[in-house]
Amino acid sequence: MPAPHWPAPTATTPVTATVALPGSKSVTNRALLLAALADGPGTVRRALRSRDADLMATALRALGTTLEATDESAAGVDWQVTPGPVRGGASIDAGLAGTVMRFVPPMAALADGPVFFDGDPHARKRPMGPILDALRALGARVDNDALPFTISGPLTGGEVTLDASGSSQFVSGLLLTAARFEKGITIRHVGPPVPSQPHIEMTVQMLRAAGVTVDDSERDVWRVLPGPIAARDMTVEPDLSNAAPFLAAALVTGGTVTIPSWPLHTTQAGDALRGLLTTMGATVTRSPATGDSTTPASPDAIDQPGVPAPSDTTDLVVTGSGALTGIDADLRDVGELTPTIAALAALATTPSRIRGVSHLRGHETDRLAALATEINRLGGDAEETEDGLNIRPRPLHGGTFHSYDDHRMATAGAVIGLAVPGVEVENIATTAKTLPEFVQMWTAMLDTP
Ligand SMILES: O=C(O)C1=C[C@@H](OP(=O)(O)O)[C@@H](O)[C@H](O)C1
Ligand SMILES: C=C(OP(=O)(O)O)C(=O)O
Repeated sequence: MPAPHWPAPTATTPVTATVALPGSKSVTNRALLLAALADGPGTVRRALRSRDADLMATALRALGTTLEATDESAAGVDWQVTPGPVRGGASIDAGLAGTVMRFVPPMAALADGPVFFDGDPHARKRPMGPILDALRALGARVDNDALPFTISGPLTGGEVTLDASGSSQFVSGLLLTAARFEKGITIRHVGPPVPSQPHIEMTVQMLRAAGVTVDDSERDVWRVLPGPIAARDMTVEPDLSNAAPFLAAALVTGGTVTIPSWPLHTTQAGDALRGLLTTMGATVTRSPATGDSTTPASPDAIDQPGVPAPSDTTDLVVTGSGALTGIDADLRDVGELTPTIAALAALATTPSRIRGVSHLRGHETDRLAALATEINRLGGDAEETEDGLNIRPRPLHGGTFHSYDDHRMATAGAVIGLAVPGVEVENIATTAKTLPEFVQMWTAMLDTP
């Protein structure tokens, strides 16, 4: 029997809360994979525990990596990771995780036998063609152009041209394992612009921190030299994209939300919230770190990407003025923020235009269609465009907000529910993809006196 819909709480007063976020999905899954490919045992501290992160851990174990949880708390899990020879014969469940379906196959092509990949029903619809073609061009055999597929090595590496306009993860996936290919890799992108550049920068920075030589000096070309990936001690930053719905609550209610341990320098897409929320009417400030329990404190972590030292973080404080204005924004680089920005736009007093995000049709669901449908179902005025959404002010009413098994759709429904009585989010449990504690954290935020 499906779980009952979740009655999204309506805020009756301005929220005033501090919300500590667990680790970044994107940093966690890169760190785990790099640790599994490294030249010795390493650690990944304060890693996210969520469906996507657990799928990555399970996939790496199936390929011969030993992962041992040495400490676990609300701040995350500390993994001791011991690489092993990459083992064939495995069956990998990618769930609906882009990071598993795009990052793990290049590693699987190093295995001593074939590796089978499948995922959720919708995962079979997510674009995979360009990365699977690239793996073929580099020497692997792959028997399909989407999930499910079986991949077999050996793979020698070398030069490859692909169209990564559908997902930056095609580039990141190849780069992460490339130092282990006999010839390394040269990737050339040809096609419309590659989205989510900060995520590629995250990949490049984390590789360099592990001693890998990466040349990204030419636009749309990435070169990785063959060589070892150094074993390290990494600490994961809080997930700034998952800060989005909580910070949005400050704007919707005219309140204040503080996120501790916000890195001063980061490649996370969520950092763009500072500018986006300011444009929509918020005041965004940084205040000295409170030294809360989520502040990464690993002394050898300084200057390593994904590893802010305590002095490299501040509290981020977002205060809503009560006024919520629309936005005209190109979100190509930060597409995963779109559902929250669209939810705010649906509550804004002036029109919004979101551009540059046609690749969102290949995310957990077709997010452009899903957002337009669900906002309009509540009486709103949202229209899909070729590469985004136009959203105009119109009073909303209660009703069911469908999540389409998409964590960020579910949290967008929660944001709208703050201002609109009677919103019920279908399948709120899908937030477990990256934030299993979402409902408790949302309730605690609203209950803070
Ligand atoms: O590499 C990553 O960790 C991610 C890259 C982006 O993918 P796309 O480039 O497919 O949007 C982003 O939207 C996704 O949530 C995480
Ligand atoms: C697009 C997203 O996820 P994935 O890593 O599955 O692509 C997302 O989290 O918004």
